[in-house]
Amino acid sequence: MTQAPARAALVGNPNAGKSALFNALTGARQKIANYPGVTVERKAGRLVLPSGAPVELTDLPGSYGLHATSPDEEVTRKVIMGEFPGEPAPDVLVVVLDASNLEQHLVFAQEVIALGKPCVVALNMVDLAERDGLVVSAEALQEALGVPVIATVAVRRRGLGELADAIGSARASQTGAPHPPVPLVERRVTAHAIADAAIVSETSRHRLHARLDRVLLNPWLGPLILFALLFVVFQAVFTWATPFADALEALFAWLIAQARAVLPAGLLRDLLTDGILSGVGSVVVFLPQIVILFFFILAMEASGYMARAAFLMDRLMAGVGLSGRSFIPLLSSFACAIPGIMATRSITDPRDRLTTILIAPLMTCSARLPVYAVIIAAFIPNRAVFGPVGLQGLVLLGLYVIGIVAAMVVALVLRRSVTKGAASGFIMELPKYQMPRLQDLAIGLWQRAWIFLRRAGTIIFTVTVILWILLNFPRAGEGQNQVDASIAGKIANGLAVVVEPIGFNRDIALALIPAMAAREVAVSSLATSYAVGATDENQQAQQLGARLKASWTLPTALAFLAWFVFAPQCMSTIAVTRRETNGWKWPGFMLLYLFSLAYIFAGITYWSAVALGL
Ligand SMILES: Nc1nc2c(ncn2[C@@H]2O[C@H](COP(=O)(O)OP(=O)(O)OP(=O)(O)O)[C@@H](O)[C@H]2O)c(=O)[nH]1
Ligand SMILES: [Mg+2]
Repeated sequence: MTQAPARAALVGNPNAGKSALFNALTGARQKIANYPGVTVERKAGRLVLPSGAPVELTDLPGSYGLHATSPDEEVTRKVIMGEFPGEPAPDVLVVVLDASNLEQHLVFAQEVIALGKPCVVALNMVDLAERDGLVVSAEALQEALGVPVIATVAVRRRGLGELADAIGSARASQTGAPHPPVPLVERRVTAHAIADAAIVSETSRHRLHARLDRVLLNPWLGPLILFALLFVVFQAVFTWATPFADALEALFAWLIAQARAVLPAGLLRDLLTDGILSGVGSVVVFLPQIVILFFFILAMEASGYMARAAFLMDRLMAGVGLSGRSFIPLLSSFACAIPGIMATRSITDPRDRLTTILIAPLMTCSARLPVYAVIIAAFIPNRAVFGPVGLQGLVLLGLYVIGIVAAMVVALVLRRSVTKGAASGFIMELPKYQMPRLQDLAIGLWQRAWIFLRRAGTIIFTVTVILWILLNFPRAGEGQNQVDASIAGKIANGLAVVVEPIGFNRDIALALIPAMAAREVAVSSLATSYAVGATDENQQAQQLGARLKASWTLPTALAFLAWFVFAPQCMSTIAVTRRETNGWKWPGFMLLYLFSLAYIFAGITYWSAVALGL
């Protein structure tokens, strides 16, 4: 009778495919992406062995060694050693190796195996190795390492049954006595010898990829190509999304008209039409734009190009005192600053990490897209600048670039003052190029779309309803505008005094406070307050863009855009910063410096635009 293991953990270098294996074995949906440092926390799931026995499987952050230097590697070490609070040590360690990068991955593998715990090696990515002309012999590897080796292809579910079998019997067949630790240099030499023995044939099909890298990583061509690519992305966000966005807008207009026709006039009908449908609908129409943006981001991640972009940016990052390690967290922040700030756990140097956390909110998160898009669509003419390049896409790209430049300048200043220290060198391991898999793309897009819609249905819905109530009470008297009479209107009048110098009007003042919950709320708040304040049918039927155009000047609109590049209008980002920095000091600092920048830059934008006669 063999004793089945109760817990197993996946360990290995970053980007070996641990999370992909974890997902395939447990049916989970952990994020996987083609660059190192994706997983920064441990995640548990249940694997059912062929015998029917359940095993608790843990996915760990990638690591280069047991002497952890960064917070995420520390998690890995503690779990392996059984030092993680409240979690017994795993019974079996599943060491995941990238077959196409064998020598490098064997360095850490030896260290893990030497612990003497029951081990199984998953020789993953054998498909990539084969594609590159490498044939790796699992038998030879097994011979050299002294533990079972199973060839796998996580993303094609190859070898999973054998791997589960091996995990099931590993505990019984191996008795552990730790070997004395072997110094790193020696492990490197051994890794070279083992890889040499295990690699049966190697032909040079690396050539195409090497040639691709010569172009894409060329110091002059590389950045140009990257910029051109981003250019296409932002054009597409506007042009491709238009028909879908129009359709969604029409759908909401139809729903509002239906509600007006069917329901009896009264507060309840107004809540549904002016509050919920106008507010939430004004944000939901940006779903196509979000999906298109993420299509490109996910495709660039999966193909291995994103890691090249990080490599290209490394010099720039070093110039402002950050390491290339900051690139991935900053990149994630384009989706949302929250995962971005969490991803900083892979940064070794605490000051480096803090700087990255502090500038992460300057990366344009997807919540800003609805705000930018609604203003750009209303105020920036939809005309071609040259060829197919449109002005609207250009302005959008410009806003992203301003955010990045501001982040770099802030990093430079912080690294010389608050987080003083030298930049640490970091060389990123470049993943193999891969064709993005349609299924992965679809799942990724679905997850993104779902996050967006869930926000619309929860935060944005709630804030909109509260705002609608504050806008409707107390009721306006004869000849008085409802917004002027309401509680929200009174609060906004007070705030307007503060923001008038930077060109903001009462509409904006009204939107700023609810938008602290989430940036998109700025859009839904404007939509709701216009719907509530509308004095006749004509105004009620007007789309948000048309209303904005009729009541704001261009300098005001531009100042509003500038404000949103900087303003830290997101409770969750502040909360996650507090958690990751263990206190209120840094989130406080973040709020202060970002609001100051927002105020200053909105003001400069407004007054320059006025001076230019715009
Ligand atoms: N072709 C191929 N690709 C794979 C295989 N396993 C994983 N991948 C891809 O390799 C990349 C990295 O996979 P992850 O599972 O995120 O790697 P990880 O080891 O969890 O990385 P970290 O979380 O950064 O430590 C992803 O793009 C996967 O789709 C495989 O067997 N074959
Ligand atoms: Mg992972």
